[in-house]
Amino acid sequence: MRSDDTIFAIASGQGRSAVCLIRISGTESRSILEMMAGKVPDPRRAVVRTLREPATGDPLDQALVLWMPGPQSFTGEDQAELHIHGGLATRAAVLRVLGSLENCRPAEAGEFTRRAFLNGRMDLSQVEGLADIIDAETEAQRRQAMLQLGGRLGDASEGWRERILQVLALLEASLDFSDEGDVPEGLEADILKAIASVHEEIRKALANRSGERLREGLTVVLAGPPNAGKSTLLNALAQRDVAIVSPVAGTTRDLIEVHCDLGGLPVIIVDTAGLRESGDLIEQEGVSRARARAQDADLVLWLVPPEGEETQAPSARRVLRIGTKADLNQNRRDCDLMISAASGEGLRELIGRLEVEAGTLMGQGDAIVTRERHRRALERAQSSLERAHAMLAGRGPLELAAEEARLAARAIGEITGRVDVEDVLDRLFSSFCIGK
Ligand SMILES: Nc1nc2c(ncn2[C@@H]2O[C@H](COP(=O)(O)OP(=O)(O)OP(=O)(O)O)[C@@H](O)[C@H]2O)c(=O)[nH]1
Ligand SMILES: [K+]
Ligand SMILES: [Mg+2]
Repeated sequence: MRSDDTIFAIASGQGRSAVCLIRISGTESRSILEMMAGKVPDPRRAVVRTLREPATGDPLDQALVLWMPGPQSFTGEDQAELHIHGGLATRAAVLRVLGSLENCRPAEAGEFTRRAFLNGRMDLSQVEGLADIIDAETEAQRRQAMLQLGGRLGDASEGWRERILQVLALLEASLDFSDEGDVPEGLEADILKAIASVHEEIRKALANRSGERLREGLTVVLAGPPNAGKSTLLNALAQRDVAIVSPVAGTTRDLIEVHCDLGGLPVIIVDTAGLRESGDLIEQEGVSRARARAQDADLVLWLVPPEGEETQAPSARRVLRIGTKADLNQNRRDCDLMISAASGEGLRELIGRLEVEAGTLMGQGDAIVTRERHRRALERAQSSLERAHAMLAGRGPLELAAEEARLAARAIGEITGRVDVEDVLDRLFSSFCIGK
């Protein structure tokens, strides 16, 4: 793979469609347009052209063609777009011609965005925001991703990094100019204050975990004894027939997950095997999976049926007791809510409760930290800031305090990619789809 190749890819999804968008980026973009579409149109003006096979002049398709010269393009390079008809044969013919041209090859996953990053068109946190926009399934996820693409995390972390670099500059100046290797009196207090204030802002950002939850979705596990009505409730919430329902106790064995949109918030609802002692090996495995999933869940709905003896709810972060089959028996031991999937009673209230729970745990996209990667970088920065602070306050060696400040700035720099981060890049871009 050469980074100076001209790359091309379908950007509009696979399979037959009305229109298919082919993106081209790199130095050959202009000559490709000349060869296939005749005259190059004015920059950023869509024109209709007949695309032709360069060798024979045979027509390939009628297309809408765009010319977007760098550096004012998405990738920062010369780019062209061909909006062709989306028939499978038309796609194949145009891709075949592009692939046969010299220095021109299909793009790798995420390569357009990688070039945009390398050409300084966006920082790494914005790249992640872009990936999140493409993956966003709910309104709140979309909003959070837009804020990140707009640079909210990038701006915050660049601000912190700048302030740490100022601290570093002061420390190095002290190292150069003081004989005792000491920071001058008044300056030391200023430096300590600056470190403490950056540390406090990062601490607040880390304390808010709603950003990561919003990206990943809130997990709600349906648990209870066999025949409590778990699968029936899952089907009612999903509004389709996802899980098998039957009067046979022990029907569900595997975990069944459904992604729902509750008031714009992403919630993953998990149906599980009924909890009971069982001699059946497969059911035992189902029960242990159910317990494990309940333990990791953000919320467990513990379903209590009218019949049968009371079973112990699994240990979980948060549990709501839901009495099921309210149509059969209204008298139930202390439940948070009564529902009947048969009559529909209580379902609307339950969904309301779930929306409130989700809203409390996920906020409405006010978090800055949205990924484990950001969290780890900021935590490393925090440790370095704490060590730098302790060393200065305890009159430890200035060189070491300066080194810790440098490490803190570096850790924060990884968020936007303002430092050397090849390994981070490979992991990130390989998760992108081709054509992005
Ligand atoms: N009357 C009434 N019956 C219900 C209701 N909800 C579920 N049932 C019945 O209860 C039985 C068990 O329902 P399931 O949804 O399979 O129960 P489950 O908890 O998934 O059971 P397992 O997967 O075996 O643990 C089925 O016969 C359902 O039709 C309800 O609200 N009212
Ligand atoms: K059942
Ligand atoms: Mg079931």
